[in-house]
Order: sequence, then structure tokens, then C-alpha cells
Amino acid sequence: MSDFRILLVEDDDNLREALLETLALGGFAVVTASDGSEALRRLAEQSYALIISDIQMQPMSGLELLAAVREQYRDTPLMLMTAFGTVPQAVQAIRQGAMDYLVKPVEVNQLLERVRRFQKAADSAFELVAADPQTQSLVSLARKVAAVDISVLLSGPSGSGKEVFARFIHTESDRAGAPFVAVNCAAIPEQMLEAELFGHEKGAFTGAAKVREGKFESADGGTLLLDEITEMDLGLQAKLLRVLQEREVERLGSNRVIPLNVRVIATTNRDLAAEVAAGRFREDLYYRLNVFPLHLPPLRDRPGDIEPLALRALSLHARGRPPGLAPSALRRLRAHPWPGNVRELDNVIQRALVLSSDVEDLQAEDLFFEQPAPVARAGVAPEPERGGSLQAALEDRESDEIVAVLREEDGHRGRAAQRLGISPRTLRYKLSRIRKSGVPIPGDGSGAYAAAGR
Ligand SMILES: Nc1ncnc2c1ncn2[C@@H]1O[C@H](COP(=O)(O)OP(=O)(O)OP(=O)(O)O)[C@@H](O)[C@H]1O
Repeated sequence: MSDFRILLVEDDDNLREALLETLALGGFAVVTASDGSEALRRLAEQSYALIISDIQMQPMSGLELLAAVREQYRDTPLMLMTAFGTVPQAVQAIRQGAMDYLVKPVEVNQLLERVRRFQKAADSAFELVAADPQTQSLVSLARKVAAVDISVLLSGPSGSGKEVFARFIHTESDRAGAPFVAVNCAAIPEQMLEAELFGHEKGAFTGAAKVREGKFESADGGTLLLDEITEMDLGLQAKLLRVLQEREVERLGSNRVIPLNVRVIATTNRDLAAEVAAGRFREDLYYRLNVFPLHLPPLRDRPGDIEPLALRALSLHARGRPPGLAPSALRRLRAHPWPGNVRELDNVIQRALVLSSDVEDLQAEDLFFEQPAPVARAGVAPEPERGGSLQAALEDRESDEIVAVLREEDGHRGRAAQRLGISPRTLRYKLSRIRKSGVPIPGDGSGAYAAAGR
């Protein structure tokens, strides 16, 4: 992607300026923030291809920022900068999901070389690997759908490649020369999503200092991806339906009608039919979006993709000549159940590369998985991994509590959120993390979900 923008987070003013200058001279577009909380505000405004962050910062440290990014912006890689002597901390951070680290004082060439590697990986992030027969037949189906200008609903678990398929459909369609615009309905605060989609006039609401075009307008002539559509509240669903029916939009605070020519692709990692049955998703909108359903199975059900995906990740992320996979590593990869699907596989390889010697093939010991290999059978919660950091232990406790309350409330999220004293939205974030670890969640209806594969 040409749109490679970096968010640089550093609290030392001089160092921040120096790094900014280095990156700008290297030809990169950079936005800066002076601590973790400012970084989160920047992330809410626009997307970034890479975050480079110091570890030691007040009031929000690099590690706290990492945790928040992993939850809300999981496809945005984060590279940490650490003082010499705190490298073990950086290694721990890699285990918690950071993608790389640099030791201070940061060496200019090394910084630019690492950033270019991320850029190369970002450029190829949407190339589709399809080796398993199941994935190949999905690709040929997607190619046929691309040729017809209809709405597509992509379902499948988190990290299974829904966005990759959405982009594939766009590039295979007649709209390929026009924009592809993605909106993650889960990552944008509820009250901002409407303005984000439809745009607003100056002064339409407090904080609307300028006129802003919405994502529908930005996608005109092309494709709009509505990612995680089930996170949209019912009120906004009604407005979205109207825009899709009328094929026109009005910015908030304006009566001017703007005609639209947009193909909509929606994604969900839930069983949307069950959401409709439960009254959480409008039936009429469901039918409008679900003109053509495509279901991506979890990675463990298409084992033929594992090795080629791992090799591709190696060639994308290796510093020099990519190492190969030792037979032990391959066996380990094939045995893992991949609760986080392709995203998890990519992360596992990327981190293995950071921590391995550069010369040998990757061995099984180089691979560590974010979660224990869980047996995700309905009703059987795997024993969470203990003995890690305090953070991990706390998260395990929290997951247990959330799952227990949900079970007692028969999967009813609103009631569970109330009892837990958190907002439904926070509960959804937390559930998506728990879900990724492979723990079955009461109310997810995994049986029905499998049936949605049709
Ligand atoms: N078939 C594939 N070939 C190559 N890379 C893939 C494939 N599927 C997924 N990936 C990679 O895995 C990661 C996750 O993919 P993607 O964002 O498309 O998943 P998703 O299903 O949309 O996830 P979520 O529901 O969590 O948003 C990305 O880095 C993407 O490049």
C-alpha cells in the first residue's frame, strides 16, 4: 500500500524530533505522540501502518500502549524502543505481541532498514495465499462474485482472512481502479461511527470543527468494507439500511443528498442469522447485506494453507535471506489449533524471526504461541496458561469471571455487562480477546455458527 504512515511515540522531545527527522528523510510520513494516551488519540483519528514506541513513558507506558493496540488495532504492528539493559523487558514485550524492538541509542540505518521491512510486509499484506483445496474453491467463488455487482457478506472467525478476501473481490471486480475503503465498526466509538460513515458538516455536533466527507463518499465508485458489522447498534443499522436502499447519503447536519455508487462488503465473526434471531441485528439489513454469503473456515480446517502461509510470512518478515522451516517446526505448526487463525500464524513466525538466530532454519523451540493450545470443545474451557506475567494471570482471572457470568446469564451480553459493571462495548472487546484464545463463549452458538458455513 502506498499509504504507509508511521506513528512515533516518544516522550523525550529531543529524541522524538531526531527520530522524526530521520524517518522523514527516509521518505516516511510520520505523526508523533509524546506518550501512550496521546498515541491512542492519534490512532482513533486515522490508521497507521506501524507504531514505533518507547517503553518507558508516563502516564501510559509503551507496554500499556501495546496492550491497548493489541485489543483495538490488532493489525497495526508495534515496534518498541528500549534502553540497553532492559532487553529482557523487550523480549517479554515480543511475547506479549510487539513485533520487533530496537535498542537505544537507535542507529539510523538500522531504524530505516527495519521500517522498510515493515513497509514491504504491509505492501504484501493482502496477497492471498490459497493452497488448501477448500481455500482454492473459495477463491474461485470469490472471483465469480467479484464479477457481479452485489453485496457480499464474509463470515468466519477472527483472523481467518475476511479482509484479505474483501480486497481480493474488489481488485477482481470492475471497481478495481476506484477506492477500497475499510471501516472497522468495532474499533470506532459508537457515537463517532455515524459521522465516520456518512460525514458531517461544520458544527453538526460538538467537536465537528470542519466539514468531513464520510467513508461512503470516499468509497464512491469503489468498494466499502464494513468490518465487524454486528458491532453496529440497532439505531445506526436503520440509518445504514436507508442509505443502502436509497443509494444516497446526507452528511450529518446537512440536507444535501449525495448520490452514491458503492459496493458494500460486510464482515462478521459471528453467526449473523443468530444475531437476527436474538434481536441484535435487523433482519431487513441482514437480507440486504447477505446477498451472497461467503464463509471462511478456521485455519485448522484448511491445513494445506499452513506451510505456504508460514513460508510466505518468513519471506515477508526475514531480515535477510529467509530461513526455512525445520521439520520439527513444521510439525509443531501443523499440530497447533490456531485459535487466532492466519493472523496468529503470521505473528508467531514474525516473533520467531526476531528471537531466532538469523542463520538456521526455524526450529520448534523458536515458536511460541500466544495462547496455550486449547481444545475448544463446546462447554470445555481449556485450562489457562499460568506462570506467565502478572498481566497474563490477571487476564486469565478476568476471562474466567466473564465466561462464568455469561454462562449464568444464558449468554445474554447486556445483563452480563451490567453485572460485571462494564459497558457492553468493553465486554465485546474483552470477549473478542477471549474468543481468540479459543475459549468457547456462552451465547456464541458455535453449533449454529458451523452451520452458517453452508
Ligand atoms: N489467505 C491468506 N493469505 C495471506 N494472508 C492472509 C490470508 N488470510 C489472512 N491473512 C493475513 O492474516 C491477517 C488477518 O487477516 P484479515 O485481517 O483478513 O482477517 P479477518 O478475518 O478480517 O480478521 P478480523 O475478523 O479479526 O478482522 C492479515 O495479516 C492477513 O494479511
